[in-house]
This record gives sequence, C-alpha cells and structure tokens, in this order.
Amino acid sequence: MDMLKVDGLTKVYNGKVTYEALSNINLTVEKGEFVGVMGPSGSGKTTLLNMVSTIDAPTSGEVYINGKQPFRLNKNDLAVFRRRELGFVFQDFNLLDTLTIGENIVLPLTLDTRGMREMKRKLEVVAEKLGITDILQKRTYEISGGQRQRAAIARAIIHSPSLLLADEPTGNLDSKSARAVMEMMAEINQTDQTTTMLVTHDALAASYCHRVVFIKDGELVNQIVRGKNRQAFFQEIIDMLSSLGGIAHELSSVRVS
Ligand SMILES: Nc1ncnc2c1ncn2[C@@H]1O[C@H](COP(=O)(O)OP(=O)(O)OP(=O)(O)O)[C@@H](O)[C@H]1O
Repeated sequence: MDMLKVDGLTKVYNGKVTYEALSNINLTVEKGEFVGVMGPSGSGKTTLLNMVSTIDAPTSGEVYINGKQPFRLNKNDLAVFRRRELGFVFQDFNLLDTLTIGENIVLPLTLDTRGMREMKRKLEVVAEKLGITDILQKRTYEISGGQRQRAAIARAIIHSPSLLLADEPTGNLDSKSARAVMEMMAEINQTDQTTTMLVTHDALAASYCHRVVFIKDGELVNQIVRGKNRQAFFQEIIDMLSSLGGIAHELSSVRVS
C-alpha cells in the first residue's frame, strides 16, 4: 500500500525572479518504508519536504498521504490532518523550554483533547521505546542533544502518525548521538512499521534508510536501494553524492561510517 504518493509535483517560487525549485517530481513511498532524500545544497530537498508536510502548497501536481489529498482540505481539516497523520522531527529539536520533557512529548495528544490516562499510558510506552523514561521530569536545558532529539522523536510518534517526516535530525548532534538517534529511528520504523521520510546531508544517517532518492536542480535524478550491508550502502551513497557534484559541500558533513 502507498502511504505517500507525490504525483507530478512542481513548485515555482514567484519572487523578483521566478524560480522553478521542483520540476515534475514523482515519488511513491510504501507503508513501512524508510526513505531518505539527499542532494546538493539548493537542489530542492526542503521544498519537497515542505510540500509533503503540507507547510507549503505545490504550484501543480498532487500529494496523497494515506490515500488522502491534504491540499484539497479546508484550513481546519488540514490542521487536524497534519496533527493526526503526520509526525515531525527537526534539526533543532523544537522542544518548549517551559515544559518538562514529558509534557513536550504528550503535547500532540493534549491538542486532540485525549484523556489523562490514555496520555500517561502512551507516554510510558513511547518513553520506554526511546530510552528516556528517567528524564521525563527534566527540562530541555538539563539534558543532552541526543536526549533532546530522542524526546522530539517520542513527541513525533506518540500519536502513531501515518508518516514520520525528519528534516536533518542528526544535524546538531555529535557522531555518537547521531548514530544512536538513527538506530532508534530505524528500530521504530521496523517494529511499528512507521513510514518515514528523512531529508539529510548526512550519509551515515541516510545509510539507515531502505532507499535513498537523490534530487538535483529540482529533479529526481537517481535512487539506490539498500542491500543487507549498511556499510556498503554508506559507500554507495558517498559515491552517488560525489557523482552529483556536491562533493566539496556535502562531504564536509559526512561522518565516518
Ligand atoms: N521562498 C523561496 N523563494 C524563492 N526561492 C526559494 C525559496 N525557498 C527556496 N528557494 C530556492 O529554491 C531552491 C531549492 O531550495 P531548497 O531549500 O528546497 O534546497 P535544499 O536542497 O533544501 O537546500 P539545502 O540543502 O541547502 O537546505 C534554491 O535555489 C532556493 O534558493
């Protein structure tokens, strides 16, 4: 079953100069798949993520998520759709300093006015899964970057979204924390069948995906599928990035496999 389908997606920015950031993108992500999106700086990755996450509307083309067309919904229904069907993980965590970690994690449920008992049960399950049970009473400034990102992932999955979207989730982490975060994302994907789309410059992070698609100049130019060996996949990703010509910039952020 397709969880995400992007059909003929084009995005034109109309500023002083008109710029076509995405040209006729076609992409299908099946339920339970973990797909990475990579490409040189300015290639259109964020633009694609913004369309899939319904933050910005395409100029033409369609986005289907779990069989629904979010851009056909009215404003209120779109807000509910986003809250129920999507989970977001960002580079800078986006946790609220004024709340405890536990309160941050249950926030998506409180917006949907769920009962206290249900929220507590879901919090326990998700915190256990992410290994953060002992920091739920703490504030963001009392925990490490890796713990913050794990809390952010817990918040993103507590409502069992149809699609988990991650934008450079390892961008602010040291290599050990990045690896731990990616191992958890891969485990969640595997055990819960959470369909995941990851935008990243980090070849190590991308090597945890089942498949990586590459964008250049607003077009999907290639994709590679992981075999059994993650190390080999990592090398294939590096080779593809260098063949796309982004080497100087891209490889500056590559971690050792
Ligand atoms: N709001 C906007 N108005 C005009 N042009 C834009 C806008 N947002 C992005 N662009 C342009 O669209 C192109 C794609 O940008 P986008 O941010 O999607 O690239 P990216 O692949 O995510 O880059 P990076 O890896 O550096 O984050 C770039 O040339 C960018 O300058």
